[in-house]
Amino acid sequence: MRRIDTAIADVFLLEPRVFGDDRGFFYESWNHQVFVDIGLDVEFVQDNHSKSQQGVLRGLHYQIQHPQGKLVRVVAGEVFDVAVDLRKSSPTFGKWVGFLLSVENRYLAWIPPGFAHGFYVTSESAEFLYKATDYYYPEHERSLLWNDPAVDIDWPLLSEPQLAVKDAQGKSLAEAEVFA
Ligand SMILES: Cc1cn([C@H]2C[C@H](O)[C@@H](COP(=O)(O)OP(=O)(O)O[C@H]3O[C@@H](C)C(=O)[C@@H](O)[C@H]3O)O2)c(=O)[nH]c1=O
Repeated sequence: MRRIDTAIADVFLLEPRVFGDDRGFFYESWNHQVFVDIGLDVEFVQDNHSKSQQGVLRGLHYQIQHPQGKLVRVVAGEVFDVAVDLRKSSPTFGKWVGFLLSVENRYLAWIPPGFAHGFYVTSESAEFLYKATDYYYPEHERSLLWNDPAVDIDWPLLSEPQLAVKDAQGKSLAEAEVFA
């Protein structure tokens, strides 16, 4: 695994070593020791899988209690994936990073607890897999508004995105509950 740092210190990409042969390919998509070696001793408790069509934007989600760290990847298609730092005490509070995750680059992205997370589907459809360090608590889930000018995410939009009602009604950074 090669670690690729981003503009936010705690968010990074991992490029796995993919072994191809005439049968197909193999790679390790999660290895606890590798994470320990790069300084993160995390325990995952839930795996999720979603499929979305082109133009869908999911997010930006976080849990205000039981914040989740997420290890995300794409196994079909391509998405523009975004993390927003919601830790008030962080020097990068309110800042975002975005990267393309695709079946071609096979990047994994680490989104730490304390971040809002979302993605926009740029391919015809995309399948998105992620591991989470805490369970889903819908009562603690919050949605940060995807197009809040105060955050100013440069989404690679093809047209008006397709959103869930809860995400269309997301809260701006100024109104949102954030972390200490
Ligand atoms: C997230 C989640 C949803 N669900 C259910 C609730 C709902 O009926 C249905 C769809 O849920 P949502 O609309 O919240 O799915 P979705 O918009 O895909 O939510 C996800 O978005 C991305 C960006 C994230 O970062 C994730 O943590 C998660 O919040 O699935 C679970 O049962 N367990 C879960 O962990």
